[in-house]
Amino acid sequence: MIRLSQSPAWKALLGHYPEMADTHMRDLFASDPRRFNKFSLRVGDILLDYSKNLVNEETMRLLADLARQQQVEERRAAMFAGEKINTTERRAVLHVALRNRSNRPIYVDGHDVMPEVHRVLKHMRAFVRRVRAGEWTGWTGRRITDVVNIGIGGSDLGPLMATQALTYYRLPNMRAHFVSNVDATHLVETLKGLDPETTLFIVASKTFTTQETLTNANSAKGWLLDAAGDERAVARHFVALSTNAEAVKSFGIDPDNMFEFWDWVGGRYSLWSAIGLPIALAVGFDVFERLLDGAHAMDEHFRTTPLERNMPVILALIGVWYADFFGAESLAVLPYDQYLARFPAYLQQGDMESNGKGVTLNGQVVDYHTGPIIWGEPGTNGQHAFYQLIHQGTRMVPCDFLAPARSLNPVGDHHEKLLSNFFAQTEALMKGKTEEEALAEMEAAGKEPEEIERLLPHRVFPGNRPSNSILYRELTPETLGSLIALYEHKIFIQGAIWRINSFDQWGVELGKQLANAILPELQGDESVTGHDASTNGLINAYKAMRG
Ligand SMILES: O=P(O)(O)OC[C@H]1O[C@](O)(CO)[C@@H](O)[C@@H]1O
Repeated sequence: MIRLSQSPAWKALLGHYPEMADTHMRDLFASDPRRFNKFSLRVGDILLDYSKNLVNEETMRLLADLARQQQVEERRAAMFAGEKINTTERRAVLHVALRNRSNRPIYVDGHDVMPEVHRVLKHMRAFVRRVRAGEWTGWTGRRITDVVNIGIGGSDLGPLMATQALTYYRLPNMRAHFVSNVDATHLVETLKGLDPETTLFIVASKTFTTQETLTNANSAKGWLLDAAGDERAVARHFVALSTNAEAVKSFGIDPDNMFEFWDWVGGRYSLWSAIGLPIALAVGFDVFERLLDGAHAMDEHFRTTPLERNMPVILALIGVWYADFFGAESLAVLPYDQYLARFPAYLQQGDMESNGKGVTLNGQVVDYHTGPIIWGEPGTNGQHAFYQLIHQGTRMVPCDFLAPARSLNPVGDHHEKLLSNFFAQTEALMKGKTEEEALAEMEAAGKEPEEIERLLPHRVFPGNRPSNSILYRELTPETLGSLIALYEHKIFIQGAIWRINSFDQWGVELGKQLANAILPELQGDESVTGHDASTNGLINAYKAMRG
């Protein structure tokens, strides 16, 4: 197979790049009054404006050619058809089945998975109802007031982000907590103030072998048993979300209290599965289903819409354009929505664990860049922290700005102020401020020539800095579901273009392996000599310092 970097569509983009690298977006807007109409699209309540990018119609056509050349339509069809597109692990990739709200069957190995999906959803619904109604009680008969999800990575970030994003929809009398880090501080500080009699632990782990999660779960069990003094209490206070029934059983959790999912659900794509149980406990099952509905709506858009009008595909193509042709290293995700404060952190795993790969599906080392570094904070906080670099630094930092048209908390003019910043930032990044404009401004303000000379270069903004704006009507559960699915599919399309496997994560293994080897070496006071000089030195210094 011809290398991507040698392929006709790639070369065509390379040929087109100098023209766009030499273009200022100001001129693109000046020369085309219809630019916004041409480069924006709407799916349900979500509007994507991608006009503030270094693209013209030719760019988008060439990028769509690249997508077709890379057979993204066939890859998309293969995913929905349950083919084992996660080739290294020989697994199907079917998070779309978890939120398939149609009657369409979805097959893996000739077997329709939808009845199992519905069975687990029913199990979850019944459990949520019992807990919320106070029918499921702790060992002393008191109702559950606090749920502690113990999980890490995909078994933490998705449910945590979504539970936080849906705070407005939370039902009373139930607090949700999330413990992930193996640093005992996380567990200890979370348990302070909680009552073992009214606390339910959800042990969330796809594999049920993850060191951090099992360590935290065992310590939580110890905390419970210190209070209850009776092993039988565990059954009332621990449930598991996993694919590994055997390991759940050997931990001491009753298989009846295990909510199952399947190997075709990737950890970072799992919040729609049983892993969503803490979300459902916090907001109720109806709201959880609305989240699934929203994701399904985006799935249908993604599955059925031609590439040129397909929102996840467009986001993906623009990302490839910057990563591979402009050399952009990162993508800043900037939600002007406090409810989405953890969205960038969630996408760090979603994107970087998926597309942080350096070999193709065939095992060939790539000679182009793959997934970007994802980072970000909610606006307007970011503005007062790192936007300086985005506006005037030496790097190109493509940005995704997200904001709701309507606030769920309409207080005074907060929302207008928030959104004026949202609009202003993308405008400022695109237009910048020329030397002439800065000069005219300073002269109009009556500045002395000395001051003008001293400050003028500092007051110039190059502009031409790209951004996408994603404006949605209001943060409903459906919209949240659609937004998450939008990014999931974007990541998938980018992986398809780069010919990498977006659904494995071998890169996390080496660190785990070495930590397992080092753990026993931390016992005792003898010097360690088996590593490189730095690692030996650090371990021995640690032994000396800990006393
Ligand atoms: O749900 P598990 O099996 O505990 O895994 C947790 C996380 O660990 C990883 O395997 C590696 O970090 C992630 O892919 C996953 O989300």
